[in-house]
Amino acid sequence: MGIEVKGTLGLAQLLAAVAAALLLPIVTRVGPALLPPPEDAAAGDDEEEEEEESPANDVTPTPTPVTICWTRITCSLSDKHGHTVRFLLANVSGQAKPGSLLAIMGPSGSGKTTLLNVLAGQLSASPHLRLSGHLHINGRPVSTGGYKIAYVRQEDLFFSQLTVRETLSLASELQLPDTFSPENKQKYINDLLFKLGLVNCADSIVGDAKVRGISGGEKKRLSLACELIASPSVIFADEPTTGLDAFQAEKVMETLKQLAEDGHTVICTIHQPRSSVYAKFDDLILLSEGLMVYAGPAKEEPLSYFATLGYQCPDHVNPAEFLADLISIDYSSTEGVFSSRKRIDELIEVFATRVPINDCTSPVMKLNGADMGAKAGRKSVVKKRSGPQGWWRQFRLLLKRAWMQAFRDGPTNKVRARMSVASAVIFGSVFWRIGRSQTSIQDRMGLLQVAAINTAMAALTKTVGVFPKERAIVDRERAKGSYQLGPYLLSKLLAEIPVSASFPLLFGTILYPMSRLHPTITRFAKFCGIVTVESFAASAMGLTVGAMVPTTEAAMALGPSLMTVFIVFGGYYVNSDNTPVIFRWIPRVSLIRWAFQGLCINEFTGLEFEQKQSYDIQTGEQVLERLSFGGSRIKDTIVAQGRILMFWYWTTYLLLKKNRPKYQPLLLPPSAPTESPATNKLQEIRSENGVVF
Ligand SMILES: Nc1ncnc2c1ncn2[C@@H]1O[C@H](COP(=O)(O)OP(=O)(O)OP(=O)(O)O)[C@@H](O)[C@H]1O
Repeated sequence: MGIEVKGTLGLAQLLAAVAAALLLPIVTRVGPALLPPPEDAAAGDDEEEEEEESPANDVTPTPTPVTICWTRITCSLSDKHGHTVRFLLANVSGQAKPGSLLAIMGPSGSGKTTLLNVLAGQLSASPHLRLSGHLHINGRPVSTGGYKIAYVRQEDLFFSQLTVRETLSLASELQLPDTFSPENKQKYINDLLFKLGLVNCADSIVGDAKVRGISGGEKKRLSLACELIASPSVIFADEPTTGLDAFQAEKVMETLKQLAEDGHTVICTIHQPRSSVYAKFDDLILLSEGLMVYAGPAKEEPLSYFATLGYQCPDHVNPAEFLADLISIDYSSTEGVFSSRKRIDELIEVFATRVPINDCTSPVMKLNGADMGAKAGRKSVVKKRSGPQGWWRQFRLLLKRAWMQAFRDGPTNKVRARMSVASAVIFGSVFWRIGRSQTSIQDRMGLLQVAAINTAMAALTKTVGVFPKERAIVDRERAKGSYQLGPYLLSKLLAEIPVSASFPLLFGTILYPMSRLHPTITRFAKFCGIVTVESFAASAMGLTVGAMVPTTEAAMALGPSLMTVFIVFGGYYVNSDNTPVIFRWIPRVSLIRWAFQGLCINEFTGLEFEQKQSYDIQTGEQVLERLSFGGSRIKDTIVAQGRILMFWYWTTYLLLKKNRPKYQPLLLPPSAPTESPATNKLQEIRSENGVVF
């Protein structure tokens, strides 16, 4: 795979250099090693050596029963002086059992997602957060999750051009151990497609905002399927029905219920489900402003419980709606706020005084995990790295995926092709058939600068528009230990070469003859080669920008601003000899400058101009001298661009490596539990002046 631009200087050498740079770590064993994530590393040698039960011979394995029990989970937010300003969760306790579906309900901002993240060991670390409490798995303490989980997040992220089956196949190749035979993998995928109701859309592409693909509900079930590949014991789903219509929401919840019946421990957050969805819950936790209003069996029990407190659910009312209204603050009027807050405070206090804190280490809790309890507690500290073991195997799989994504993305490629043709025609018309007069010198320089800017901007904006989203997928996959960064970045670079090279080539092929630049085939080929390499360097810079900032919007703002600096020092506006000393380094790292310099050398060398006055410029070499480009070669400019490309790739690599998600550690609670912790906490918080709660 690669491009062939005959006569293009050093392109093959450049690519070889990039490949060598990315491969170097394997050869020298420095850089991206197959290290397990920090929590794995902390797991200790015993657990490290112990393999999670492999589903290699059992195509649809039964999950290891896992009971999660948590007590006194408190998460507080502090200001920059370290003073607690808010409690996101206060003394929350509960348990989730294998074979049951636990729903965490509550109004918006009540702490549902925070609790789910804490239980999954995936609460994003922040210096302003403090997290404490006890979390036990089958009676054994776990500080930061560590058990084998699936986490289905609110946002479904996929490579849009892959079909459902391809997405699952690649996920299985990346996650399942090599001991799994291809036939078993195929059967495993087919079983998952069937189990999650994805058979009918198995060969449809996932799609995105540009190309319609599968429905929202199907995407959610595909997310679940991808998570289920590793055969997790616990499934967390954050608002799995949000954004779905009633039918799709029902189907997703049916799937979760089925998974619970299959022996998984399923925990989901949900806003206000319809009654048929509510009927599927086995257990329920009601949260209001981070405090527990109810925790226990679902269905009729919560209604009976609140009826004893004087809050009767009217006939023919959706129980979920009744409960949601009961624990929500009514902001419609001042009296409404006062009375609803009073009601919720009472409910919190009553629940805290009536219900004892569960003992997570009790023998009963251990028994919930059946015979395998203790074993699962130990074995559940899993080796996340169960994916393909070989670097080359990862590279091959990722190359295939990157190629399918780049090659099949018809709408994006069409837009890029149209933009290349349109800009080439516009610039070709403006600079139509440049002659050899003295004034043509300025035109040539202007055209070459415009060509360099246009090529770089097109590549940069395309990359920054796409990469932040792809990075989110890659972060998730890497968090599961599916692959390393080296094969990912190299596969991306190689897979995108043919598609990305075609646009600058198209641009050059139209512009060059229209403007009648130096009319030889070799010069034309070199022109195309220079802009193509520049396009790769600009894409690499786009990757760095995308890896640096959290969103596409931020990348879109930062990328072009950064490029503007490189344009100013691109060799046309400021002569490098006149650049102030403190800015001298900028032209050296400006890909626009090197592209412009290369294009100028290619164009002006050997060119003669019409001379009317004795002081007129006679040769192209004189022009190059005036631009301070005299004496340098095209080869040097290509090497410089290659170095810039490598620099941006390495920076991207380091940024992605450094920016892997960090999770908040779970600390032990400050003191022994009191009789009614939530009440105490509530009073403590209410009595603190200025504390928002
Ligand atoms: N890292 C954080 N820093 C500051 N505030 C936070 C942080 N994480 C959560 N919060 C705040 O904690 C509260 C609870 O957030 P959470 O996302 O858990 O609520 P939720 O019940 O899931 O809401 P929704 O249903 O709207 O998603 C919110 O007010 C949120 O702004």
